[in-house]
Amino acid sequence: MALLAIDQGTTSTRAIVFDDALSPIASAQREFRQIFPRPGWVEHDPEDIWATAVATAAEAMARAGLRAADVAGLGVTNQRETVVVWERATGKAIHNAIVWQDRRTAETCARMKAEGLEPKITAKTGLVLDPYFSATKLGWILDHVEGARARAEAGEFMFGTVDAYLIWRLTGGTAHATDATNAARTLLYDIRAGRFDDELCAAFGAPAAMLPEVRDSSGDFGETLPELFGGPIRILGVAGDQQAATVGQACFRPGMAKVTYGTGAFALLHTGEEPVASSNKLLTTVALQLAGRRTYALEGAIFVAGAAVQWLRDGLKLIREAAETQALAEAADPEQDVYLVPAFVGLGAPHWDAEARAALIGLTRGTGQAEIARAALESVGYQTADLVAAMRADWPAGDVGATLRVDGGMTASDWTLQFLADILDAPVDRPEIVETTALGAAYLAGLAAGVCPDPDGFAKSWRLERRFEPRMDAATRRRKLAGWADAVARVKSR
Ligand SMILES: Nc1ncnc2c1ncn2[C@@H]1O[C@H](COP(=O)(O)OP(=O)(O)O)[C@@H](O)[C@H]1O
Ligand SMILES: O=P(O)(O)OC[C@H](O)CO
Repeated sequence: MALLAIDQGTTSTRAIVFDDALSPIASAQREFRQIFPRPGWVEHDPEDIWATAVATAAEAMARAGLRAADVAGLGVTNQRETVVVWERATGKAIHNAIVWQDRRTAETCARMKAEGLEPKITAKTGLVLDPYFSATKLGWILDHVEGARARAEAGEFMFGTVDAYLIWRLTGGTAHATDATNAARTLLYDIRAGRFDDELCAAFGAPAAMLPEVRDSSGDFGETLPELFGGPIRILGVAGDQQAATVGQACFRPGMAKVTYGTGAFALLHTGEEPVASSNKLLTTVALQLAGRRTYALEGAIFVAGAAVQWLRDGLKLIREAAETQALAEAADPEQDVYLVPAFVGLGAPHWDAEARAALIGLTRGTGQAEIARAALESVGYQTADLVAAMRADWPAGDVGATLRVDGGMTASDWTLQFLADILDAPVDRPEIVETTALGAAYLAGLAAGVCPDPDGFAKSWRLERRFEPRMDAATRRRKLAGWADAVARVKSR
């Protein structure tokens, strides 16, 4: 029996078929349209999300030579926080999806902060009051689509993050459900009580009638319509993409951490059965819910990781391909401390400074392409070091970052991972399977289908491809970190 994962990401949708030993056997990927109606606004057409999900799943199955009956379960994993509102009767969305990157509700968040609402909201949700999360985006749709609020209150419209929207359509409208990891990103969900919270819903104006049911991350989410894949497939796993990657990296025990390096980067540190509150502006979030029991994580998000390399390529035209940064970084002058603070869209954790803008610092007449390329790769290491430092400060008890597991497209860069190990002064582990997000979703489905071992058993199957050991001397590390701290201080808006 095989397992199928749909990974509905921000810029593309992927589907991967795994065999029952969880080795990938076929995949398909489609990019889709990014819609930028105004500066700072980012939307997706829900029909694109839907169409690419179905097309990639069907294509991956065809490549693997599978029929629906050969698939033991489907796992759905998704870009988190992104909001879809659709009509119960037709499944048609009433507005484009508002994407997690969209900043249009910044003023709403600022107003709610000024009203003193943030501490209570953070205490319940583990999140900060930022446009990044779903609740204010939902409010925006209800306030800007004519008549939407009244119809939502009457139960005619439904709300969901991308997982819930896909599940609704895949099941032909029989399941309106999400999992706890996705619910935890809405600002409406009490992470300790494990339910949508009336007070939060009232504060954000979210009608209870439109919310999905919150389920375990591994369990029954209904069956796909038979006509989609030539027969029904059971949906048995659901998790937000960063949590799914944490599963795929088998970070099940307290103190284990992974960072996924794509366009941005997301670090999740497993903290066990108790949520750890952050004093350093990290997020407290649900790592997973299995059999009704939630485990928790501390999370830090960096908005620009691989995107800094894209900027070298598309903005500066300094390289033609991302991989060229390796040779440039190797050729850079070790005597020059050049820093790129890539705050192109502000700074994420632990700064949360939306107004900060990027800077290149420490340029001399001797600075050239090589030093700038190296600064771009190094910025990923420095930003991770800031997150790990915040995690250590938040949770002194957990041996944070003793080793770090990494995945995502940018981990193709050996130079970046060596620098990361150097600057963290800790080993960095790259696994054999770097498609950890899809792997995690497939595993959650396989667990519910009874074809995969329990988490401890699965953890034993995690395979190291390469370990990067720290080699930098302490004095150099200290000097470089101090230079970075100084560079960040110069770009901050306050
Ligand atoms: N060899 C490399 N060196 C440096 N950066 C790389 C390399 N290969 C890919 N990247 C970066 O990784 C990112 C792509 O990773 P991916 O996981 O596909 O991202 P996403 O899922 O966010 O679209 C790009 O931003 C690209 O610039
Ligand atoms: O789609 P990705 O991989 O960029 O991940 C997006 C995150 O889930 C946003 O929180």
